[in-house]
Formats: sequence, structure tokens, C-alpha cells
Amino acid sequence: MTAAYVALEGGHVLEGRGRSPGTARGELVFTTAYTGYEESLTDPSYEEQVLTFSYPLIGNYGVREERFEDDRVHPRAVLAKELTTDVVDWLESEGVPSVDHLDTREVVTDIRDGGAMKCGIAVGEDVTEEDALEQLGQCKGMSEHTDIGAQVSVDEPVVHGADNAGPDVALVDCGAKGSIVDSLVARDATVHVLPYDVSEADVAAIDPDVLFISNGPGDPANYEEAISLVRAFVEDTPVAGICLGQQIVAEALGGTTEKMAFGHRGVNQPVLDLESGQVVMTTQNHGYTVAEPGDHLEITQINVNDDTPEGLDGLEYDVLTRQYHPEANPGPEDTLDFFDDVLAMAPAKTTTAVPADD
Ligand SMILES: NC(=O)CC[C@H](N)C(=O)O
Repeated sequence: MTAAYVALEGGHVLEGRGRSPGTARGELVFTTAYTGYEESLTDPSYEEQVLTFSYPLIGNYGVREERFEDDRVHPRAVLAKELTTDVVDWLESEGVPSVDHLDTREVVTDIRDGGAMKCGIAVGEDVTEEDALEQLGQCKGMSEHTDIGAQVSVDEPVVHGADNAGPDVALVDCGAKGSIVDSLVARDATVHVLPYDVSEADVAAIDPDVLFISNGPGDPANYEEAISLVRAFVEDTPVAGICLGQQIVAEALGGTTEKMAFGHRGVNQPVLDLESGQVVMTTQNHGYTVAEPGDHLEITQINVNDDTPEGLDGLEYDVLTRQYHPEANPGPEDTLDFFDDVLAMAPAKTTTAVPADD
């Protein structure tokens, strides 16, 4: 049997069954999602993290590329109670180590008690506990990954829906999920996917109808270029954001963000809309949260479990953000209308009326 060790911050080492081999380190987190493992594993927001699935059987409906959110697996390693060979083969082909036959209830309890923590993984024929501890020793804290955007963003601009007649959206790609692009293109927008550190001049050249900051991994405070961009454009251009995007917008407009103990990751997080009184089920994957919205934003939606901000509106500016993932994938599609609301902020296109013949 292939050996597998998981060294947790503090030095406690768990032993499991080795599946795909390799060594890795990252921030140990868990998701309670009971479906959507392909989408979660290809979500760039999991970059530099080790993902534990609390749902016990992962891989029972195979691996299909059309469900991927990006072209590669982002977590550094995967932990579960039971992984199917479909998933293990996929992870192995991507060089991502995985461990199963773990008591994931224990792992989740450790994370809930200790918070998201550093961990080291070693999987292989000859690996030892020391190999996992050595990985743990080299593990950086999430906020120390100061240029994490470079690991997940496009290098050059890419345009989707070029022939669409709707608004031009400048999507700052801090690790955008494919479903965000798809949701906008499906609503007739032209989406300009731009590098995470795109310059003000390059955005201005597009003359976007909406500036949209994507989801992405790591600490929002490290995305200085995107923060400046929001400040530069917000007076004249509607601004939208999802997850990391909400956090960046808050940082830009005088608000603050902070790290949560272990965050929200799952597909049934209840969110209350403060105006309508309605509760919606949402998909979430974040470890930071907006602490204070500042003077230019108001909190419109909150998490029912812990009251953290889930939606922000601009007070004097056109701003609309969500902490959860309205694009779903995985998870419920209750909140897709966010994309309609975002595009409704775009100024009406000026069309030249064709004079009638008579
Ligand atoms: N999904 C995301 O965009 C995650 C945002 C941020 N990296 C966090 O952990 O809070």
C-alpha cells in the first residue's frame, strides 16, 4: 500500500491511504459540498490550498471536462474519506497528490477548532512522516503569497462574445471561474478578460460599460493593482465583483477585510437579503470576509449563520458585489439574476437611428 502522511500545523500527523503520489503543502481547508467535485477542483480560488471533502464519497459520477471551471486542478492536494479511481487518475495526471481512508470528521473538527491551518502532505511508496513534516515546515501563510494573482490570471487579454451586442465588460481576472464569463456572455455581453495587474490605460482603452473584479485565491489586500483600478474607475464606470472581487471593491472604497477562522466552503450557505427578507441558498468558497464596508458601500445581504456581509451596494456609485458565487458551478442557481442586475448598471448603448424611408 502506498503510504500517506498529512502533517498539520502544530505537528500532529495523520496517516491515510496514499492515492495519487507526490509531496505538497498548503492551507488546509474543507468544503461541505456534496456534489460538484470537478468544479471545485478546477476553481482557481483553491490555489495554494489543500482541499478536504467532508462528503464521504468523491468521484461517483466520473470526471468530465465540460464541467471544469479552468484548465487545471488548483488545490495543491486533496483529502477525502473515499476517492474513486476516476478522480485519482485525473489528479495523478495533474501531479496533484491525494489521500483517502482518512477520518475526515476528525480533519474537519481540527480545522473548525484550529482554523484554516498550514499542512504538509507526502504520498508514495517510500515516504515517511518526516517528509510530510518537512513540507509543513516550508508552508507559507496565505497572506505571504503576495503575487498569487500571477499564478492564476491570463497573461494577455482574451475576448469572449466579441459579436454580442450587449455591454462591454472588463473582467479583471484574479483567477476567474469559467462560469462567470459564460454567465455574462449568455446575457449578450462582450467580456474582455484582463490580467490581474492590467493597467488603468489598458482598461480605459476598452472603455468598458462595467468593470468586473473576479473571484480568486489569497488575501485581497495583496491585489494592489485591482484595488487602484476600482478607485480610478468607480466614479464613471459601474463596478461589480464576486467573492475576492467583493473584498477588493471594499478595500478600494474605504472598507476593510479580515481573515475568518475557517471560512465558508460549500453549496448550501444561507444568505438573507435585508430588503426583501428572502433567504437564498448559495455556493461559497472563501476564507476572508469584508469586516467594515466603509462610507461608500452598504451591506444588502448577510450570511444567516454568522451575519458576515454577502452583498454590497454602492451608496453614491453604481457598485454591486457578492461574497458568494452567483454563477453556481457547483451549487444552486438561485442567484443567477445577479448577472442581470450587473448588466443593468451598464449605460444604455447609444444607437444611431436609421431614418425611415418616407
Ligand atoms: N472564491 C474566492 O474568490 C475566494 C476569495 C478569497 N481568496 C478568500 O479566500 O476569501
